Amino acid sequence: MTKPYVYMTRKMPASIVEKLEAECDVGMWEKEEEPVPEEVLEKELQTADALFCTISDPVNKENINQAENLKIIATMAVGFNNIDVEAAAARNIQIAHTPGVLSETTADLTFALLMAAARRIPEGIEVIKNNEWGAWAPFFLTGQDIHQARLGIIGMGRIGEAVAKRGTGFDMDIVYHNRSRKPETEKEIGARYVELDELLETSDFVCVMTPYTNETHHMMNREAFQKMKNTAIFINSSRGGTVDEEALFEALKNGDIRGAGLDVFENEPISADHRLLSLPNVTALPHIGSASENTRWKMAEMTANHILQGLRGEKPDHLVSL
Ligand SMILES: NC(=O)c1ccc[n+]([C@@H]2O[C@H](COP(=O)([O-])OP(=O)(O)OC[C@H]3O[C@@H](n4cnc5c(N)ncnc54)[C@H](O)[C@@H]3O)[C@@H](O)[C@H]2O)c1
Ligand SMILES: O=C(O)[C@H](O)CO
Repeated sequence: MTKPYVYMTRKMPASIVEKLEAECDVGMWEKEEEPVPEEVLEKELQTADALFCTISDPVNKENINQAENLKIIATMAVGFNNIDVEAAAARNIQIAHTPGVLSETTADLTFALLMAAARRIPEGIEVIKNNEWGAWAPFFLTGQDIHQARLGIIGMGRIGEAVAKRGTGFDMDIVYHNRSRKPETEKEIGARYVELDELLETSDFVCVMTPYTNETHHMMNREAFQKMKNTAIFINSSRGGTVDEEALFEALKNGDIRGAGLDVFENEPISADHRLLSLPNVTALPHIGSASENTRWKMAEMTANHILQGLRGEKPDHLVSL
């Protein structure tokens, strides 16, 4: 009997490939740091039974409609905004993702970003590297306090909660805005539900942790930044598309807000001449929220398991539900 064919859009460690090879024929884009070209993906999808993909692969309606044998798309990520889920559902193609396994790691990075932006750590590093460190000065590189400040989380899901828990360790006052109220979380973390405007107007740190959807597209726009305190810091490690980057640039440049910590951008990778990077009050990272060795291994193994489950006719552990 012929084996099902799995296409992997990125070079993966041998043990992950071998796990799949035990039951499947495997094709793989052999580069780790370069996404598969769209025309290669399109061609592979015409014969693949399963796709192992990442956040940088646009799995769109046209590709899906030509994928005659495709049974499952498994993405090595929790966010699946790169996949046309309606088109897949219309053709009974399953979509699996990796929720939960990366929440704590992503929350660690989000909090690191918050702390780095608040205490101006990248600016301090630059001062030393550039030999600009002079005598101790009373107001040199003064930043914002984290302890006892108000942390406003937009999107109190798995990662939002994990960020909030870290905030409690710093004695922060946690407020959140979410699709629905979460009484259990309120009790456990001591967080308070507020309307979006109150969150924006009163928080010292505003952290976006929603998925990227039509509803959250440019949720952080000019009006939203203008509602924030001019001492507040904006943190985004969700998806770049939740933010109008032009509006963020203006808000930072005009002093409407104090600073920003960003792990994600509307078009990734950004180039060094991106306008936001010209501002000293921007702490920018290259989308490394879930990038601990442990977590990335777990995500890869989980994705391979989802593919095997789907191809065996079993229900994958973590299906995206519409
Ligand atoms: N930077 C990174 O490397 C990285 C890593 C992991 C996840 N992410 C991003 O983080 C997102 C969240 O992941 P998660 O596992 O916490 O997801 P989740 O589904 O557990 O949480 C998302 C929360 O956002 C809320 N939400 C959705 N739309 C909203 C809206 N319009 N207004 C207010 N709240 C809204 C939902 O109710 C939910 O509670 C992912 O979708 C992904 O885009 C980024
Ligand atoms: O959505 C995700 O999982 C991240 O962006 C990558 O880990």
